[in-house]
Amino acid sequence: MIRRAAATPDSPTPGATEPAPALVATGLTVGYRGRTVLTVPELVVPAGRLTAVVGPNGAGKSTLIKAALGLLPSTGGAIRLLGEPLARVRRRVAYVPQRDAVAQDFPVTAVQVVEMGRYPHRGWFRRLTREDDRAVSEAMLRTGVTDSADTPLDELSGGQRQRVFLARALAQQADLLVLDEPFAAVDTSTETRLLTLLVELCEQEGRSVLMVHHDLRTVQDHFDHAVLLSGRVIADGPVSRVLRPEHLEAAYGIPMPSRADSADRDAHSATPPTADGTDRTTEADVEGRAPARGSAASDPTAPGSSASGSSASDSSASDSPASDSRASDSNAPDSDTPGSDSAGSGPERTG
Ligand SMILES: Nc1ncnc2c1ncn2[C@@H]1O[C@H](COP(=O)(O)OP(=O)(O)OP(=O)(O)O)[C@@H](O)[C@H]1O
Repeated sequence: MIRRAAATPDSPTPGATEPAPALVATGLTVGYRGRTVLTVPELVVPAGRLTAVVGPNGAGKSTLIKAALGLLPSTGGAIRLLGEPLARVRRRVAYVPQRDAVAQDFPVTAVQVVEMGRYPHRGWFRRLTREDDRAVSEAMLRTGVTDSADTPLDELSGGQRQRVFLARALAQQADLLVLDEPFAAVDTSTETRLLTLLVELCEQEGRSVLMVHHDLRTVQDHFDHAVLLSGRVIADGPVSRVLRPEHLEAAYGIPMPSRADSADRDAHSATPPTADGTDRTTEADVEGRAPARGSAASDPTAPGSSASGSSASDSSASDSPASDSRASDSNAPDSDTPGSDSAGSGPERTG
């Protein structure tokens, strides 16, 4: 189990300056064609953490992310990213859309897609600098797609394509990465490798990752923080507190005993059994950071990995791989008219 050494929002280092939260939503309502599908009275996603957005199909996970990135207008409320309005932090926010939302047959090679991650820094028509080239190479290496650099996008497997889009987000060197189910179609070992990479981004580089993910086991094992949605925020905070039976049942509508037992155990006793029978978990462990980290090697380039990732650079990036990451909020992927009425009661703040 890897423990986070850095101070957490729950226990800041005395005298240290707290980074602005990755995301703050206040009084947010979002919907489509007059129907509100998500209501978020208040939500704070801390900086420097790996945060999962979880919930059943149709819970509003993608809607939250699109609203945060200005891809979908909200009918009410406000969102700040990294302490600023979206317009001020576009370069600092990278987006990897859902796999299905990306045009897979766009006539570009893998490296050309990754280079798009540099456009927010250089613009579309400026030549890439050595610094850009370095960022692109490093991103491809870290995601294990170097060997596919000159392969046309439509000749890559689904998992390889997703890795390419994740590389694009990395190349942008953004402070906040927003990922919508980036591991769909990714094999298990690659998922673990990429999760390890995301953990490194948070722990070693202080970046923030907000990621829609369905596998609650993975969330429990690798993530620091979670936001559980079901048309509203059911719970948000440290993972072990969010993935509790009552929250999961409220969100998914059915009892989820195994997950609940485990999460409940962490949240309440903070004394998971160890091999030698000793208790090494403290209350601080439960409060602050990732409960467990993957044990897989962090080198995603190892043979056999065939994962994925799709990304758009700027917060305004559309879901097309060739989309201009400088595009404005009006580049929403759809033109749905937001709804007006709200849903649900307030969230349980567990953090
Ligand atoms: N373009 C759209 N037009 C109209 N309604 C939409 C649109 N996109 C999503 N919705 C509706 O909004 C609600 C939330 O959808 P959203 O895609 O945010 O859910 P999700 O939690 O991401 O689901 P999933 O896990 O299936 O990806 C659903 O009821 C869905 O039908």
